[in-house]
Amino acid sequence: MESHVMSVSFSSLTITFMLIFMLFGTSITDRIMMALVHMNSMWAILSVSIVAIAIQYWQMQYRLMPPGPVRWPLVGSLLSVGFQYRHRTYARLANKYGPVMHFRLGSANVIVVCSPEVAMEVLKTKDAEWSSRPPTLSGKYIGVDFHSLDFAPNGPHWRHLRKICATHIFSPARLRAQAHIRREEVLRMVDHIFAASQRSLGLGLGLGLGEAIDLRSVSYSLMDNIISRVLFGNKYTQSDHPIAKVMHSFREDVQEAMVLAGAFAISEGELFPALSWLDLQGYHRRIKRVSQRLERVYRMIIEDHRRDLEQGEYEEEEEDFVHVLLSLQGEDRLSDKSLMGLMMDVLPFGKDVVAAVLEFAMAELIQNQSVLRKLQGEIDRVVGNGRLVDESDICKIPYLECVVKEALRLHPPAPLTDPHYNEEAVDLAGYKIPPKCIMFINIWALANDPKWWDEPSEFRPERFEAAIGGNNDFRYLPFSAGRRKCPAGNLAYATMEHAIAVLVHAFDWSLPEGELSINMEDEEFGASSAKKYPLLAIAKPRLHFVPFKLPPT
Ligand code: HEM
Repeated sequence: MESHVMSVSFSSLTITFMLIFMLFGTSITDRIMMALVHMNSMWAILSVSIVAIAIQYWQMQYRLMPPGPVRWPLVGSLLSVGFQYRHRTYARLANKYGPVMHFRLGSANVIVVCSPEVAMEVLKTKDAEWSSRPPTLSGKYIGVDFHSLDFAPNGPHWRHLRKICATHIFSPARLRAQAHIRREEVLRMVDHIFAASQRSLGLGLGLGLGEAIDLRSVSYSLMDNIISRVLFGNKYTQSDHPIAKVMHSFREDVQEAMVLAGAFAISEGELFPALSWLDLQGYHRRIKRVSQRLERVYRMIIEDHRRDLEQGEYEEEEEDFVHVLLSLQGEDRLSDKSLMGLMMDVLPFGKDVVAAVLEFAMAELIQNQSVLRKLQGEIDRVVGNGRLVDESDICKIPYLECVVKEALRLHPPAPLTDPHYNEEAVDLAGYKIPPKCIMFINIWALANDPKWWDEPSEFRPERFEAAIGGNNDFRYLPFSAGRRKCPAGNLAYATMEHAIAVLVHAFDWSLPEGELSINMEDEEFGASSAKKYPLLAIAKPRLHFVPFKLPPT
């Protein structure tokens, strides 16, 4: 114990000198050294000791917390973590500090978990203690004053929204009722790719290659169309509708909101509350302005749907989420703020997250042609080549599920869970965690650790032919687990599986001439972690299908 205290004092003294050196440069350090050497400045010794004791005290308050990199006064562990690729940085630091780590990010205590056992403790055994959300600026502005499901703290409001989502929004019956929307939009996507490939082949450049298809824009428009139709129907695509006129800028605002919410899961104002009034990066100002613009359009959509309901102006099969939510009665009834919050949950998060996985999955299939061929063979066996694969065929193609699961393992669009939060003190893995800590489970690290996965960096869907990811398997959590688990897993799987099946059934895919490989490592962050560079690929039709005749949107 004594030697521990001595070593803490020694390291505090060293840290103090380093701090003084960093803050004031060599001249003051020299002067202090001179003063110490000549023993004629007791003040220097006294002040250095006071700072050393203060730092020692600062470090001692964390003695029962999990280990982590040095927490410097003011900046805490920020220098070791940074803002980019945090899931990878945390995974690397776990090799040094262990699977449960504590970081001081400004004034916030952040705990990061990289072990399946402790993830289970957080998301299962102590799920109730950890199922709140921190009071962040994104929750206030993007989360419509904490009314959205994603940002709502644990409590009656959040429980109410979860129930509404389970019974009315993401229920199996609702999923079936919207199958025609997904089918039509997937066909529209194939139609678009088919036309593009014919057009470029028709140009007769003599290369036998079609023009490169931008699979990023294909995936994002597919998801944009599906999620918009599911959420508020398709009448806002008609250019004479007043809401159609603001849709373009609305989409840009949604995108900006996601960047603001995602880029700093905890913004600088939250890291250093004392400095928040300065708003050095303009974050507060931007997030406030964008949320006001979004709210204005959400209100227009709600009013328009209210009019539809009053005038009975929609067909039952065109009933969208906003109609459903506005029709709720009795204790299920929602305020306009909650409705706006739910729109915010579904629109940007829903479309970006699924589109990001689609793009990564196609990139892996193009890079791993043997897997692509195997999947095409499985689909041909069930469907043949006279028609396109349909959502109802998917349960007969188990290898497709393995492909999607493997893409989610290598490229989880949410590599860290959303921030969990404990209102009360809680014990975790033998450590004492004080109240109001932010908790992230490192989903990416759990799914990519060689301790639990054979050659984790390989894209090998066959590993999912064995049972992985059951209720007690906390190595694989792309949708997280427990009370805060993603409520839209069924919708996400149905959409991803159908889209991938159709893309590989209808086309052969290869890289554009001269490109040898795809950069999978570089990612960018918004609502989700996505491929940094858009995926360009050549599509060659492989079926004898009749081009589709779809109604114009
Ligand atoms: C591949 C697709 C998706 C993946 C991998 C995914 C993953 C996740 C993850 C990891 C969380 C955080 C859970 C936690 O904090 O512990 C989450 C939460 C959430 N997701 Fe998803 N998600 C996907 C698609 C969707 C879609 C399509 C929607 C909506 C249409 C959606 C809506 C939500 C909502 C509302 C929450 C917050 C739940 C709550 O706080 O109670 N997600 N998702």
